[in-house]
Amino acid sequence: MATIGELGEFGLIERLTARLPRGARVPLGPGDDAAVIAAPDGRVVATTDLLVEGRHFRRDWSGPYDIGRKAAAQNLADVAAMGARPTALLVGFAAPPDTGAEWADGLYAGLADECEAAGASVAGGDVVAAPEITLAITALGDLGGGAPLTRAGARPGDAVAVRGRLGFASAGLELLTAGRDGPAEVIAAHRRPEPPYEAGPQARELGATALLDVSDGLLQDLAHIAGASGVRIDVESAAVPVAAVLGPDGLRHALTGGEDHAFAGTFPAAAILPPSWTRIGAVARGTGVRVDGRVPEGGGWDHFRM
Ligand SMILES: Nc1ncnc2c1ncn2[C@@H]1O[C@H](COP(=O)(O)OP(=O)(O)OP(=O)(O)O)[C@@H](O)[C@H]1O
Ligand SMILES: Cc1ncc(C[n+]2csc(CCOP(=O)(O)O)c2C)c(N)n1
Ligand SMILES: [Mg+2]
Ligand SMILES: [Mg+2]
Ligand SMILES: [Mg+2]
Repeated sequence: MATIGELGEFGLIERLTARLPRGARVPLGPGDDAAVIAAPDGRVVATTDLLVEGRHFRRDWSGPYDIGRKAAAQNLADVAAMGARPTALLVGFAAPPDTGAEWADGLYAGLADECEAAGASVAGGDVVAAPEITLAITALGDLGGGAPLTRAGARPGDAVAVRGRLGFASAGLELLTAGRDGPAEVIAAHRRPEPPYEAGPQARELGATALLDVSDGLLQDLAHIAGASGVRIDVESAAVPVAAVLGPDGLRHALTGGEDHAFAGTFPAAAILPPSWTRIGAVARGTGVRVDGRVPEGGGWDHFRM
């Protein structure tokens, strides 16, 4: 089996890009100095997130395919969180030369499949040698002529609602860290989030006033909406969806666990939300986030405070 070092930079690029499906929104994909992405809206949503081996994933916990799915999902979810539809990814891929070519193939199969699930494709990227695997991904998206759904539009009186899994990836990470066995569903959720991408454009159609994806923890992320909007967010813990499979610490995982990339938004109080959304609280005058009337103790991911 070849390593990517044996393939060389250009052999690796050729191998990885030859297997990528051609994107409908990408008139010119990998192969030139830059890609060309169709932007019928005239405005482009752009976002970037890094994934670093040992920090975001471990190769002994996750296979290349799931790491690819997760890396794409983390970025595609940010596009959806603006109320937009993802169109393309640009993938910066750093890896040690002794990485197996099949590992890189698996990574790219995961990236391509997650893109397909979100309606996007890989339009280009870069490869370099480095001591650890790092993925620096940029995702682009299309607002379809609508206004972006920011973090800044929540108003007192709005309802707060979520769509997607909460606490699964966190519960899975805890099991893997402790070396304990547990529900396969929960461990799989750490390896591969399943953001309901449709929730972004859907939230906009439902009249959402603010939206984000939950990457660092529900309460910590809601605090970003509170801060940007100049409001207080009151969460009712009994209303937060806590799956039984999360075990006795389910509520903690749901409130403080990140990486499931659920969507959390605020909506006018009178909005009729479909059953895929769960109301978990309300927006009030003031600052910060409260749970059952109290300021929560923290929790949530901070890269420089872990
Ligand atoms: N190094 C940076 N330079 C410029 N802007 C940055 C930088 N890092 C973060 N930002 C900006 O700060 C904002 C918040 O970033 P953050 O990474 O917390 O959001 P996110 O990507 O939605 O969450 P997560 O990274 O947890 O998935 C974003 O608008 C992002 O573009
Ligand atoms: C090996 C390993 N250790 C810890 C974690 C947990 N973790 C890492 S980054 C992050 C927040 C989201 O990332 P970002 O803010 O960069 O988007 C979380 C919850 C993990 N996934 N893998
Ligand atoms: Mg980010
Ligand atoms: Mg985000
Ligand atoms: Mg973060």
